[in-house]
Amino acid sequence: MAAQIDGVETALAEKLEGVSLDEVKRILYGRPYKTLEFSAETQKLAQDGDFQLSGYIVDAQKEQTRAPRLVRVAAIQNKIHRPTTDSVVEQRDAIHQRVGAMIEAAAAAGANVIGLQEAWTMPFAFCTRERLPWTEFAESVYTGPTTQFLSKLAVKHDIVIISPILERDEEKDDVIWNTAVVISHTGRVIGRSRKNHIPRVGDFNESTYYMESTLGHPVFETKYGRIGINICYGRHHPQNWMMYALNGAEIIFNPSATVGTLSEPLWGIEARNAAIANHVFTVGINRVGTEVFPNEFTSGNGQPAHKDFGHFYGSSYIAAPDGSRTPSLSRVREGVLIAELDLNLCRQCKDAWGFRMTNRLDMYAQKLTEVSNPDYRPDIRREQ
Ligand SMILES: NC(=O)NCCC(=O)O
Repeated sequence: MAAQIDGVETALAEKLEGVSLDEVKRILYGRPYKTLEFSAETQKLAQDGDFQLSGYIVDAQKEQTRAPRLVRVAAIQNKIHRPTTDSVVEQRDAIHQRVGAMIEAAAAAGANVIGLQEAWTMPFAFCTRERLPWTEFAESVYTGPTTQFLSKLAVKHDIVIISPILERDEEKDDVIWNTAVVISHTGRVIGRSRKNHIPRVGDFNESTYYMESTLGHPVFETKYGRIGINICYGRHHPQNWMMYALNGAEIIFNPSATVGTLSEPLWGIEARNAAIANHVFTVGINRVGTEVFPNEFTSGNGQPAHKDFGHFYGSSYIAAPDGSRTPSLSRVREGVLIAELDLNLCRQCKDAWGFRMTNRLDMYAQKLTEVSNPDYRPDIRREQ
């Protein structure tokens, strides 16, 4: 396996400097952002914890009639912290402890809303297609240990937390879902959003465990802004992003678990394009590290059976509606990325580009109704 590089930004900075580096960064990432300064104590939390901490200011133009609407959003990417052969409780508790420390650092850095990665409390065991012990990581949105753990942190720091977990709906047939729980600054659960599109690609054998959401595209009104959550594979579906935006989201999180060989060239494009097309901020969060499982599994591609999923490349980033974006977190290290966003930028971009005004939804609604009929035939004209 090729050695893992830390990231595109580090590689560029090793080879370029001065104006060339600034120009390459501008061309790749849009306007430069100022960096957020953190106190010595906050930096020490990251140093002592051995995780990356970086921050940026994504400002907007000053308006005469509206004050800036500043919100600090944090994306946290983590590894698993115990071997997958340890007990479920030991594995989950170790991740809780680790991510708890990262949440403390994010809060010390002034974060208002913190987003975690997809199924953050567990290894991404769906590749195995085994049920036990992995299904034991599933827990209740309202009373499960993870919500209880995070509710305390939410109250302590006056923060909103987006907690994507494997959900066990104990009130309805014990069914399992891939769910993001939205925990208010009050510590109460505002609601849940479930994964709308389930992958059937590579080792992502998730359809074995749960079905597509039936909850639509809920948007959550929080103290710090309106939030939607488009879970992982849903990012390949532009209409999924669009529906959260049409329901009023200003920030759309994309908690993910994805590996380099499959999706890395797509990663920097999709959430960023969604921010542009929908006049919203997007937050792509991917897990990091390599996860090894006790039993071999196959990928249905003729290759030998194997025990690891490949490298989860992290690279979490935040994109703005004007097409600019932050640098990524590392491809190999855990990290906390913070961006201070001025939500006024959403409307400023709507006014400037007018994608909402010109989206012709009525035309597409009619056409999509026709196309979704199995008897529909594509409208291709040919020379007679
Ligand atoms: N977790 C998940 O949906 N992964 C699918 C692979 C991808 O979308 O990159």
